Amino acid sequence: MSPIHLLQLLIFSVCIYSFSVFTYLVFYYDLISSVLFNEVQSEYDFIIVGSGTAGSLIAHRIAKETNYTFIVLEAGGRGHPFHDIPAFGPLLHQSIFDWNYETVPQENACFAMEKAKCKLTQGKIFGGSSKLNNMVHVQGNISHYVEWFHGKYTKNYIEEQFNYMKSNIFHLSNIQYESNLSDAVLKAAEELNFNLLDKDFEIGFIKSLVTQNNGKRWTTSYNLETSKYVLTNVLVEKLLFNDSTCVGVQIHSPKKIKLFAKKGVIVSAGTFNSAKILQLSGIGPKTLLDSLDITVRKELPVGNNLQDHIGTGLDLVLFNNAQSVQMFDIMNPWNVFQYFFKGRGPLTTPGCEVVGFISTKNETTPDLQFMVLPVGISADRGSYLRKALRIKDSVWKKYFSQIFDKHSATFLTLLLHPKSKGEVRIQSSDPTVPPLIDPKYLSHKDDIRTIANGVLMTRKLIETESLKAIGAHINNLPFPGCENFEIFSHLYLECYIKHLTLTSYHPVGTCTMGLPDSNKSVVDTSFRVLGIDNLYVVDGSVLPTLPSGNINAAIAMMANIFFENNIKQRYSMNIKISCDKITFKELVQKVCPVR
Ligand SMILES: Cc1cc2nc3c(=O)[nH]c(=O)nc-3n(C[C@H](O)[C@H](O)[C@H](O)COP(=O)(O)OP(=O)(O)OC[C@H]3O[C@@H](n4cnc5c(N)ncnc54)[C@H](O)[C@@H]3O)c2cc1C
Repeated sequence: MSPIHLLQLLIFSVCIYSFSVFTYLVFYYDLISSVLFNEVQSEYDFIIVGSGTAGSLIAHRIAKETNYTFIVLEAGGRGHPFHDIPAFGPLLHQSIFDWNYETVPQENACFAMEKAKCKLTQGKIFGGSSKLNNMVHVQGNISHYVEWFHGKYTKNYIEEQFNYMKSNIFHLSNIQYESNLSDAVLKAAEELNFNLLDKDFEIGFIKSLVTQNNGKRWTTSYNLETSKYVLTNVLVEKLLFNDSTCVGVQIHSPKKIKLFAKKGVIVSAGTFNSAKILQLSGIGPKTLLDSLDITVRKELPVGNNLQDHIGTGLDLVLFNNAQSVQMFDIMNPWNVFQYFFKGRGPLTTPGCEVVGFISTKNETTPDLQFMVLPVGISADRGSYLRKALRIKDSVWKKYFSQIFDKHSATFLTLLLHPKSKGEVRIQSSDPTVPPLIDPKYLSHKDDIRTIANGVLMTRKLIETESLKAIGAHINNLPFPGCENFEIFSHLYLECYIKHLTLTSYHPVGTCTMGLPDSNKSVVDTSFRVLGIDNLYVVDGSVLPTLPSGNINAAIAMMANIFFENNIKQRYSMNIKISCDKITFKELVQKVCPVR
């Protein structure tokens, strides 16, 4: 490493270290205050486990539109407003606000990572994974939603719900800061005859729409009054039952207590942890539960059908000049001023500036998504991002550190509808032990073929006049481990994808929604866990398949549909019944509609 790169590494490392110390201080302050000041009732109408995208949305609507009592139990801490600066998002990966999960060693993937394990970042913080995500908002193809509910809701109904969420829940905005690359990529796409889109699920390219409010990260948790409804740093161990009815939850820490729910427990702990909580509670595959001496309450395929959007493409594109934010731009006082006072500038960057959807089979629906980021992981000289992905030393030295003299960009090629499916299994009845996560990435050959076609499409994009004009060229350095293959041949691409396998952190499917008589279903199309009363799962885990794009909007949509049809409807019915015996006081308090 040259002296200048060494100096850069030193400066970046000091900054990142300082941020980590700050993060720890915030965490411990919050932990101590929550242990000292958290007040709990022993019984509520509803208990919501997890304050992520789904849990917070449901909680917000219950608080705003009903008189039901409820509590949200969140294993992570509250974080700090500095953690909401979009450009700092990646710094929370691998922090105390990340569950720090990883895959088991993969047979066909993740070879460039230590022990062939890919990192599986998931938020352990009030707001869940959306506090760590890239904020890209993609609605995806509505027909998937109709399929998930087996036709129970029409396309029109889903569209109405999205419109409702756009007007009443989401804060969406165009990106507030973009590099030269954005326009060049759109022009390149046009050169290749792709459409420029104004909707996100057709074939073509579009600048990212992001979940930001005035340049700041926005998540569904911002709608919720935290101090009143959320207990942070509370790890739910398992569910409590009376025969086949779920009656509450057992909390493991900060102290062992039981909380009860009269009307229902809503598990919104995310794709890995919802499966874990159900399995710890005796709902899951019998052989697994028997092997851990957990009494089987209901045999269901909990933990199966794990799917994820994976792909490749880190630092695949190089430039002689910087296209975008440099690490030092983040510290520039003018940029800090712009962020805090105008909600603009490099600190608002979500990373991904352009998304593209293509079909490798010439169909009208996409099978691949591109996410274009104007920086690569070599930009921080190995001080952080490399560690967050656990890239092996040898790979770093032979590949990423060889391009320090250039400026890299990332054209992530992501498989939208993988055929490979994996599983999540608890390995102990101790709730503090992480589950074994085996996504079986690339176990289906078709998945490799589709991603390889995407990499070839990236090469075509880079060869367009528009991208050549800004100095883009493909990184032709053979990837370590694949040197024996002719570069960009099919064998080379297969090797490259198996080595540099990247997840976009979109796991779904472990508590699959489906028809009650299917042996694949865990919840029915009303989100009820099959065979158990008063227990619902609502989060990414219920999605039976992946949507055609980033999944946060789809998860929010599921939560919205759950609220509308399970809670709001029930509440309206109760109000109607009680309003038949209306009192003057209720009329004054507007509990009942005026007749
Ligand atoms: C790094 C990253 C980048 C991403 N980028 C994008 C993007 O750009 N666009 C997009 O659309 N999607 C993106 N996603 C995906 C999206 O953000 C998530 O899929 C979504 O937020 C998941 O919502 P959820 O409600 O299912 O779970 P989560 O948001 O993960 O919420 C689960 C919550 O439950 C809590 N919990 C878990 N177990 C327990 C327990 N035992 N007791 C108490 N609490 C518990 C967790 O701490 C967490 O807060 C990204 C995800 C990640 C991780």
